[in-house]
Amino acid sequence: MPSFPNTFQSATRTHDPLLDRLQTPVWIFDIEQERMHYANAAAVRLWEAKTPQGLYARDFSSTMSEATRRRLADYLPRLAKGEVIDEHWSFYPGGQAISLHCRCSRFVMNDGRTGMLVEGLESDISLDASSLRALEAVRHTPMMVSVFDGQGCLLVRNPAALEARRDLTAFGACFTDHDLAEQILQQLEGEPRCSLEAIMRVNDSERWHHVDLCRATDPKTGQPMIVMGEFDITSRKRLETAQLVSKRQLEVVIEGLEVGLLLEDESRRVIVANQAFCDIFAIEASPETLVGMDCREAAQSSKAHFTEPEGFVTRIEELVGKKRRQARDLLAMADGRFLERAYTPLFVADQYHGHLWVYRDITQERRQEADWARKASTDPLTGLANRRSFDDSARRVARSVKDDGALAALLMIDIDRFKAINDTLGHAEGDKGLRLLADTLRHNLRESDLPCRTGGEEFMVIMPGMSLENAQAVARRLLRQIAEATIEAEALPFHFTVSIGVTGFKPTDASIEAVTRRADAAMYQAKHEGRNRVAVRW
Ligand SMILES: Nc1nc2c(ncn2[C@@H]2O[C@H](COP(=O)(O)OP(=O)(O)OP(=O)(O)O)[C@@H](O)[C@H]2O)c(=O)[nH]1
Repeated sequence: MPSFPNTFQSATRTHDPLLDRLQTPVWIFDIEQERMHYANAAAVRLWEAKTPQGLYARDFSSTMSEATRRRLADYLPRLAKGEVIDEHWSFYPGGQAISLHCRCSRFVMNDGRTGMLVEGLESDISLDASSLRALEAVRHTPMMVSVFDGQGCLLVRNPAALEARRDLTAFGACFTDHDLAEQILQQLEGEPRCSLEAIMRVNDSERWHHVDLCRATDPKTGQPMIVMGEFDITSRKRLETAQLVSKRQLEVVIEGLEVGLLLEDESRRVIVANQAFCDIFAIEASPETLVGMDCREAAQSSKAHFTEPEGFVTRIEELVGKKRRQARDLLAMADGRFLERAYTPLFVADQYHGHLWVYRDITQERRQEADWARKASTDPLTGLANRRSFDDSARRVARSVKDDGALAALLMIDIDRFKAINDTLGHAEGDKGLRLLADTLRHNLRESDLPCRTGGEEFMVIMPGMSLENAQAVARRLLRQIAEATIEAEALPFHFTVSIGVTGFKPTDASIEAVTRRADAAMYQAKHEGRNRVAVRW
């Protein structure tokens, strides 16, 4: 600590003729209050004040930069410990830079606080304007710059580095991974520079930094030194991690999907495909190996999978060419499968970035639907068309009769005394009779005729293109065939007869009910006339 006479300490701001005769500027700065506490005549001149009092009254807080404030804050604990800091400073009292080598030491203020006694020495390095600017740049850059000696002890750091790491001064302590710090020190013995991204200690927290290191020579001692530049990349690292997580999440979703996915870029190269896609097209290679593949060529080589190979390729070209919102189509495959395909173009900020194909094997669904449709229109006991199906077909035939003048006939068939069969032989035997009647109809009618079970023991046959006369002939033949058939029952084989009402569809019929009413009336006529016969109504 520099020694000053006690009298000087007690009368700090009094005019001291001896100090005023010095050509060297000497001043005391109160770092905490940012005020000049004392200045000799040379310092008053340096700071371009008219009187010492004018200088003491000056409020430095309004002109002091943040970088200077941080630099002085760094000094304070060091001065308090008794350190003498020799550093180069640039001052701008009148706007013009004055460059001085300053020797700064502790001065105990009247109230016991630490002040800074500055001896403004001639600069031992003559810095030109660009070097001065470079020094200023290092001071003001948000990049953290620290200089260590060969053993990793801090020599100097800029305000940004000081702000980030007030208490840590050793090279190794800056890193969370001490071994990594050691490795870098060793590495720098062999290599002039290195860069890395590492988790660094910053005050009370840990942050990701990009760190540039280079080996240099201390201009003062000629000893090796290490210059470390750092900047914070924590937010970028967090973003990268978040991106990796969402990418992985997306991959898991894509892998887990049962639909086949193929994402193409705007130049029609594969970006992503999943296992389900490979399974659908029997591709043995893993989905990853498809990445980068030309999709035009792939479409050509896989078109043989489809019943309409050229249509498959043309439709792709058409959809990709139009780039409409979304489109779905159905593809029939040569092996009998059906695929539903969805096309979705990808637009980001109105820019086209390729498209997504989603392939779904809907073969099972279609079979199921067909099965349901068949069940919904079929009578489960006899396998014949049911009432609903009868209504649909009868309406269609009635329309063609009305619109095209086509012929069509309708038979209504009812088992005679069926109740008695049920009552004597049992319901199960009665069912055999119903099935026999159904089989007789199924095997003795034309392909175009539609036999239906429209009620308990009531059957109808729609006969498109059939005249009334021919329908009667068919009805008589059926009557005979049924009467001659024998049903193998548990107890005894049995026979039954039917009564058949015959009518024709008329263009003047207002509804199918009109036709069925006539057939019904004809059938009841046959019943009344003694059963086991055919009656006609027109
Ligand atoms: N076994 C069986 N019987 C049925 C079924 N649906 C209706 N029946 C029976 O068919 C019989 C119809 O009897 P009725 O309407 O009285 O007529 P019928 O005995 O055939 O006499 P007619 O028609 O006048 O010759 C009833 O006993 C019903 O229970 C079925 O699915 N299985």
